[in-house]
Amino acid sequence: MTTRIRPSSKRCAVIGGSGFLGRHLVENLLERGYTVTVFDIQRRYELPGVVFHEGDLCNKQALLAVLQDVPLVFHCASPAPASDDRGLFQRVNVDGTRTVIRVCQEVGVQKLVLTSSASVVFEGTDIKNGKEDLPYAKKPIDYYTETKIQQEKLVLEACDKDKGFLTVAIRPHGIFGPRDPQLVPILVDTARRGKMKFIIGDGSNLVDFTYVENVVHGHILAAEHLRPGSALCGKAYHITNDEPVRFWDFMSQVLVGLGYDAPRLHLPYLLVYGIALLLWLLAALLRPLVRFKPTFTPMRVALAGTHHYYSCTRAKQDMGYQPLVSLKDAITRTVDSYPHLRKGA
Ligand SMILES: NC(=O)C1=CN([C@@H]2O[C@H](COP(=O)(O)OP(=O)(O)OC[C@H]3O[C@@H](n4cnc5c(N)ncnc54)[C@H](O)[C@@H]3O)[C@@H](O)[C@H]2O)C=CC1
Ligand SMILES: CC(C)CCC[C@@H](C)[C@H]1CC[C@H]2C3=C(CC[C@]12C)[C@@]1(C)CCC(=O)C[C@@H]1CC3
Repeated sequence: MTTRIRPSSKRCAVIGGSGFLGRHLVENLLERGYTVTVFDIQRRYELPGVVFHEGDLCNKQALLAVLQDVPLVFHCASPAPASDDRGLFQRVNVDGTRTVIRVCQEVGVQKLVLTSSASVVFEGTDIKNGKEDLPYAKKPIDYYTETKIQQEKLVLEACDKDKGFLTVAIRPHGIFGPRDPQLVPILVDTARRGKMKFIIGDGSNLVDFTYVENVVHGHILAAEHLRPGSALCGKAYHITNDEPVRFWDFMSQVLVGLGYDAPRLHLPYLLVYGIALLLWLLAALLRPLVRFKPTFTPMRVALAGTHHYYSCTRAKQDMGYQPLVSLKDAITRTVDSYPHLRKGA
């Protein structure tokens, strides 16, 4: 059993705290006795004990005002991967993260915990039990991933024990749970449009889907174990449910739980990937004239048809991480949290 390390001060800021993961993180931090400040471009909720600041993390002055006297900062802001907007990803994930680091250093923040992504090593081909020492993707599957790589490098390289500025990156994968705006809503929308009939590939590919509370737990453990002498400084950590599951079994369980049919017919992976690539190119070419967003993007097809699961052994060893909620319970809780997405609702 690992001893729980109490931070000297329980004040923290969550950049991106209005988002799906951010809000779960804020709620959990409050339960654990932290005082929380949220910085986000939008305010989506009110919570007693939380101070909100609406602002863009690219705005140095706005950040300077908010991060004064804050010893611990969680940075979990990012544009949504589906936006596929190269300029926006560069501005927020790379330039904005540089600003976050500079401000943290200027005002004397002691710890910065970044939400990175396990996808920083994913190139669209199989990853089985991937460890953190896998090289960054040389050909990232999209702009989002490209900028998440640069963001992670910036944060980890900024770690400086001598100056008392400690950084760590958490790499979750396939986060799901109540209020997730991506996975379940996109899945249900695809099913409602009658497009969820096919399994891409043979359906045996194993993937990590990670319950949001486990991801939050990993973030807080990392913050609490990040100390000048600890192994965590300047390192990345996979946080998963530690229960790789067949991609299509997971999708089917969610769909059936919500009253929809599970996909049954198989389509060859390369065929679907080729079509998705063509549609993506067409959408990019026609963008000045018409805007259409294909459901099956090359990125989604790659994620749906390959193995991509990761080892969280390093997190277990260095911070005593263990998932708190099993995949079975997590799916039940998630399905129950979306009554409005049930078939016929
Ligand atoms: N959802 C997933 O499956 C995974 C997510 N991640 C990472 O987790 C983090 C959180 O993701 P989610 O909660 O799913 O996304 P989300 O879209 O729900 O939350 C992101 C938040 O960042 C805020 N934000 C965006 N641009 C901003 C800016 N310029 N200034 C201030 N705030 C800004 C948004 O308003 C939003 O509230 C992101 O860094 C994402 O890359 C990593 C792996 C998997
Ligand atoms: C239409 C169907 C074939 C697929 C529907 C589900 C997908 C929307 C999701 C399945 C895997 C998810 C995933 C992410 C977003 C939502 C999915 C594509 C991420 C790209 C989110 C950001 C990350 O950092 C990595 C995630 C990997 C898994």
